[in-house]
Amino acid sequence: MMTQRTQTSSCTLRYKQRFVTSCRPLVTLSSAAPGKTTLGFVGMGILGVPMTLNLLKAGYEVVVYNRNIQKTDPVVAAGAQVATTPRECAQRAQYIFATLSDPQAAISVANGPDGIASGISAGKGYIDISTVDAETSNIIATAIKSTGASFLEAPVSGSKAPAEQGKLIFLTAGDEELFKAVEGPLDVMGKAKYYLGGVGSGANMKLVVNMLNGSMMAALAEAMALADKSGLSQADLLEVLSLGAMANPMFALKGPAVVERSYPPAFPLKHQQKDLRLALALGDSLGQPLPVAAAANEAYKMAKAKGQANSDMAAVYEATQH
Ligand SMILES: NC(=O)C1=CN([C@@H]2O[C@H](COP(=O)(O)OP(=O)(O)OC[C@H]3O[C@@H](n4cnc5c(N)ncnc54)[C@H](OP(=O)(O)O)[C@@H]3O)[C@@H](O)[C@H]2O)C=CC1
Ligand SMILES: O=CC(=O)O
Repeated sequence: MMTQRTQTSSCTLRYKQRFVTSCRPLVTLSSAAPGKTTLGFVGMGILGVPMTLNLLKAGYEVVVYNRNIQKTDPVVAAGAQVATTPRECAQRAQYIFATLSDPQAAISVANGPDGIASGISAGKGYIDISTVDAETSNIIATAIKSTGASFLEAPVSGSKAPAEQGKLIFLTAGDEELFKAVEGPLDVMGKAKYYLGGVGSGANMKLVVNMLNGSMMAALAEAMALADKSGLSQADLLEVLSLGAMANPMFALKGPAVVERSYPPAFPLKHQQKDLRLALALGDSLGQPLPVAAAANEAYKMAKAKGQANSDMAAVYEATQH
């Protein structure tokens, strides 16, 4: 049986006091329950498909939209219905989730012609799971809330396997009543959920986490390149790391891909580079020096230039090879 451990951070309580009045919705939201609530899901990518499959398995009705309609096939086979535009998805569902590539895609789906904002209305909610910056999230929140609907940003920590296993970690912010209304679906898709406060807090937390993720992977790639150049076995290096204080699940997962130089995408390299780019912009805006992340970003840019954009992020190793 799927494990659904749920925790709410202690900072939730701190922020609750601060945002409870500013985020009061115009219309009371009802709790999303299987068999009673139609959910929408936009973006049938690496994350969107397994997340939707888990919602269907839990008994929710789900209406999906994807720009390339063929990518809806696996969820349609499991019982999902298809909308022809994000607007239709928002009209047919009460709570609409989306997981899209980047800020441009997220704004286009939410605010563009036939976008979510043109179909959503009071009593409904939009939950954007895409990893974007706080500015993008605020642009989307403004458009959604101008319709009377509610908005929650909910980027996730976790990759393809946690999405399949319902073990993602939600980093949410925005309308707290919407967070409460969609606790059921969030618990189906994740093992933990945090409500972090006003719009932007979830986006910033995700960027901080992924800045570290990207820097760690780039550092591992360099260590593995140096080991190899020194005539050492990369597999031996991974074993040594696994036994000491630097052991971590990410090295254990991505290290073998580097040894094999085989990078089937779980977290596409282009998305990791986008996250570093957005984290660096956040650092710039706050006057926070980020020299390690800046160097890591260059490594991902080099790997992209070597044709690895759609490979897994572990392909940053290719930037070390000349
Ligand atoms: N994969 C992972 O491990 C994780 C990813 N994330 C984040 O989640 C988000 C989604 O990731 P992932 O599922 O891997 O990404 P994918 O690249 O697999 O999927 C991206 C989705 O965005 C859609 N899309 C892109 N541009 C547009 C557009 N202009 N209009 C409409 N739809 C568009 C794609 O549609 P189409 O199929 O038509 O191209 C596709 O459905 C990203 O922000 C990523 O950074 C966060 C945590 C983990
Ligand atoms: O965003 C990627 C992840 O693994 O988390």
